Amino acid sequence: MINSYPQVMTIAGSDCDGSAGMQADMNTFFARKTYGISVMTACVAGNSYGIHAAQPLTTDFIDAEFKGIADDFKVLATKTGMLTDSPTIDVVAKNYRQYDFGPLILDPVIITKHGAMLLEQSAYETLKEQLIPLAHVITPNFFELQKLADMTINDEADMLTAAKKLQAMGAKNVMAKGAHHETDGLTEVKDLLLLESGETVWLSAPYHDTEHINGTGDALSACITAEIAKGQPVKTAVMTAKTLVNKAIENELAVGHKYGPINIWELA
Ligand SMILES: Nc1ncnc2c1ncn2[C@@H]1O[C@H](COP(=O)(O)OP(=O)(O)O)[C@@H](O)[C@H]1O
Ligand SMILES: Cc1ncc(COP(=O)(O)OP(=O)(O)O)c(N)n1
Repeated sequence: MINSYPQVMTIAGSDCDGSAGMQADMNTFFARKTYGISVMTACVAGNSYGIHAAQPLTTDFIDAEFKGIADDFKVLATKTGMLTDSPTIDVVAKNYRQYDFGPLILDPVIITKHGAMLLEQSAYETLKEQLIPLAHVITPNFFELQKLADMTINDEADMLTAAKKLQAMGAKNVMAKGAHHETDGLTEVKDLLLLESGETVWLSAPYHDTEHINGTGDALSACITAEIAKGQPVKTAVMTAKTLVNKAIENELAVGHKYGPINIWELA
């Protein structure tokens, strides 16, 4: 018997410490029983203490990666990660329009939770114009939501307003991640899902006080991508991802000496 798994794709940067970026996406795809395909956009050098250098790949090379994949595979859903700059976003959007790579889960990576900037500021508008209109689901973290919606968020009403702004830009469904980093006395983390239908779902989960939370956003969006490729509706895919990522944060993993990865085995 020949086995077959849904093929899913990540368009992302490599993070050499394995905790985030393409490596977190591919680990998550594997854990969710999907076959991961990867278009690499950049390489990042670092470790559990932080990112020390970043090197984008050329747009010609990225183009060639897309062509190779399109000629050979049937991708059922795609996610994005680190896209570095406007030329990278342009080549990604061009290829995504040219080929059928399934629904796009846009993780609009701008900043890591330890402050490393992974998207040039001059590219924010390109992201809004080129990729947000293609997004089936967009998954901004709290900082990214404020930057893309161009507003300050003080409460849940503001979060909903910002999510609606992203929908007005063309994203069908918005999974907006709430504040948690450097927030004192937190007992729960609350994200917002604004569905295409207009339905809103607040996703609450226990807050875990740990340094091992690198790659949470990547794992979350990769998990959503895998579940959508398997045929789950957006709401189910997002709820599954939220539950599994929370479990992967709770059951800590000992890797690295500072800010470690989540426990990817809990995603299975
Ligand atoms: N310390 C934590 N405890 C529980 N959940 C967390 C914690 N940190 C992040 N999360 C959850 O992980 C998911 C990814 O969020 P976040 O870390 O904000 O994304 P990003 O990695 O893009 O910055 C969200 O569902 C968020 O609520
Ligand atoms: C190459 C690369 N490195 C780091 C990240 C950030 O991952 P993300 O899950 O969005 O954020 P943290 O939870 O690690 O802060 C990335 N997307 N790509």
